[in-house]
Amino acid sequence: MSDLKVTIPGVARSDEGGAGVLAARTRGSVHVIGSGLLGASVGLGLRARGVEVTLEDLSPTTVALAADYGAGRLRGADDPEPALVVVATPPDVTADVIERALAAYPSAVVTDVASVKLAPYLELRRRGVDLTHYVGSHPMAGRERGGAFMARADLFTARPWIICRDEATPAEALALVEAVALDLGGVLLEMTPEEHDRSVGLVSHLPQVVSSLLAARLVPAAEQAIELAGGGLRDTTRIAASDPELWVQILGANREPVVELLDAFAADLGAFAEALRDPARPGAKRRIADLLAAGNRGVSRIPGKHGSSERFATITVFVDDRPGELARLLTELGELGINMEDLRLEHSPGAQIGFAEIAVLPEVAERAVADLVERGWRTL
Ligand SMILES: NC(=O)c1ccc[n+]([C@@H]2O[C@H](COP(=O)([O-])OP(=O)(O)OC[C@H]3O[C@@H](n4cnc5c(N)ncnc54)[C@H](O)[C@@H]3O)[C@@H](O)[C@H]2O)c1
Ligand SMILES: O=C(O)C(=O)C[C@]1(C(=O)O)C=C[C@@H](O)C=C1
Repeated sequence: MSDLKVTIPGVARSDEGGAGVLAARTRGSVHVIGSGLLGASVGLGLRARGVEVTLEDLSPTTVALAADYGAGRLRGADDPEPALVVVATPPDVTADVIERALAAYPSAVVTDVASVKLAPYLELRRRGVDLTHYVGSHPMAGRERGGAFMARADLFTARPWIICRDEATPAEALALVEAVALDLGGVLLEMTPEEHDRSVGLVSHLPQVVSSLLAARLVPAAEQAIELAGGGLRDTTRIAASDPELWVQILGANREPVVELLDAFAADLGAFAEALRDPARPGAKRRIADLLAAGNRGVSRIPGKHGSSERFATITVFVDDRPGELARLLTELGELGINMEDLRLEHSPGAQIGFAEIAVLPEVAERAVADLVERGWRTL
């Protein structure tokens, strides 16, 4: 795997934009094709930065809803070409829509947010499409339900945003896609499409299958058992509520890495069941403990997994439940030169306050707290 370049978002502030409006890095207007969860979230986030956004969708209802929620406006016949087109359609039509966007807006840069990067790229190459103005991308942020109704302006805040470019990508095209990702609060990472698909196979696609199959075990279960469900089951099954149609496309487009991962996982399950079948057998208890301990080591590697990361220290800052407060905190962290490794937000139900749990390198945690307190922030 190549060296990954990582950029943590800083937030620029504009005095011209009026109170609470943050200056955008994005130059020019952005046209979003596919105005569901991802597309409308991109629109909402960019509109909050004052970027002009136009919207398109196969479904007139979806595009109207996205516009009603404030994600942008419909494109007019006289609108000039956008600077950037964001394709946020389902994976199986992504290559078609990218090809059409490149033809319809020849001076624009085109990006997409599909969950798989290799299949659309290879398909476009196979068709001989000139990809000079195309830069693939994928924000590692989403929700288990799609649709404009579920969109959120802060969906991408502090989430990894992978960019797949090649040697032919012009610097200006790359800069524009990066500007949008940073304006939306994403943390930039560069990968090849192959590296991307292998990586998300492990951290996104395998978990989806495991979660779905686990939740499927509940279907025939007795009501009395289901009633006992607690945090453990909830934590491991949230994404089982995801849209099967979207996931058939994602998994189908990344089948090789996923099947390999599933075979390895099935072997682990088999080994576990074998050891548990006769725990009195010499070595069986150790086998079970080893497999569970490997899980401890694995979970501690998940960046920002609350309370379990050994790499980072967490500082907790009180954030008033007012528009712009979180952005102000992120701006000030940037000004203080503190890199935010992860961010988790907690809201106290009914209280006008939230808590931002910010993961930072342990060596800067003390200074970060002192500097924030000096600037008037309250910390735990
Ligand atoms: N849902 C997630 O958590 C998530 C996260 C990251 C990336 N993605 C990727 O983002 C993309 C969109 O996913 P979503 O969750 O927003 O789905 P969604 O169903 O909420 O939105 C997709 C929209 O695209 C529209 N559409 C379909 N074909 C179209 C076409 N040819 N032209 C114009 N519009 C068209 C649909 O009408 C729909 O409104 C997918 O490629 C998905 O892999 C999803
Ligand atoms: O958190 C969720 O609900 C998601 O579905 C997010 C998630 C993920 O697996 O992390 C799912 C698929 C996308 O391609 C990117 C992000």
